[in-house]
Amino acid sequence: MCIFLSVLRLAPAALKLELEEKLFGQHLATEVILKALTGFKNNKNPKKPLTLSLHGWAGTGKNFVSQIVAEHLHSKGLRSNFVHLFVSTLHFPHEQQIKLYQDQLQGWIRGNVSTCASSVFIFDEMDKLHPGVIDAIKPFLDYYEQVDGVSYRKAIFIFLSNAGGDLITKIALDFWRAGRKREDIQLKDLEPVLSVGVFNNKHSGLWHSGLIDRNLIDYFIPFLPLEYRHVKMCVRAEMRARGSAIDEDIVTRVADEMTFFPKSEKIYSDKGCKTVQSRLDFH
Ligand SMILES: Nc1ncnc2c1ncn2[C@@H]1O[C@H](COP(=O)(O)OP(=O)(O)OP(=O)(O)O)[C@@H](O)[C@H]1O
Repeated sequence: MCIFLSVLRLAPAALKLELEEKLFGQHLATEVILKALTGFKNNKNPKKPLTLSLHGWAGTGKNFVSQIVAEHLHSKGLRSNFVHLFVSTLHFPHEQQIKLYQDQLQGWIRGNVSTCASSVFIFDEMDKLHPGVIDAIKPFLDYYEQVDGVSYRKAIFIFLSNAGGDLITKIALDFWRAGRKREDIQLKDLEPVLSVGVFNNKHSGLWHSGLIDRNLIDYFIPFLPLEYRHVKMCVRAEMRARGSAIDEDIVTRVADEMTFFPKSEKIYSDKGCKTVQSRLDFH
């Protein structure tokens, strides 16, 4: 039932349209997510589950995109029984209980994939996850036909992390300082730096987990830091979502209240679009 639904549901053109309309300033993430999901969906016989690792500064759209993707795979999105969100600090808070978390996670994933092969698992705050927890799911992400009678090959795993955000920002800033357009940043400028940077980062959640050196992550997806103009776009989107008329004075006031870095140039919003909604309440 859920496989049938998910195959029917992923309409690449609709996903493309929604990402292009709603996700601001993330040309690379849009491109890679579309490519990854379309390729996976068109493959009748995937050799492993799809694993996406989303990286970037706070408030740049990682959770937002995961939500959109989830809705395109299972109609109820995050509320679907086939979409599961884990938040490190909420679900795996205590370092002493790693063994317990590993057992629970394995049982949970096994149970859910047995019920629905195309289950979606989202792990938020990977950079706050104790190294080792993710080891528990490594066998599920590998190229096995089955693990204990269950095939994981149609499942999708999405990891969200701030790890690598500094490397992405550095490259974006280099482009900006060289007078080059943000849209000219290509995946090849970022992907290698990112996979090595994340691999060597003790706090990435993937550190020494074997997921990277065994090539179990299919796509590293960079989220660029958001600029003033993107923050303004977020304010307008939020106004539209609230059914309000767009008031450019308020848009500017909200954007002006955000703080931008680096200190010298003040180009990127340090919270991305994250606090836009709450700030708008005051206007
Ligand atoms: N690139 C973007 N385009 C449109 N809206 C965005 C974008 N980035 C963030 N937003 C808005 O800001 C809110 C917060 O962003 P989101 O939770 O996706 O950030 P995040 O990258 O997951 O941050 P964190 O790393 O802190 O968890 C979103 O719900 C969305 O409304």
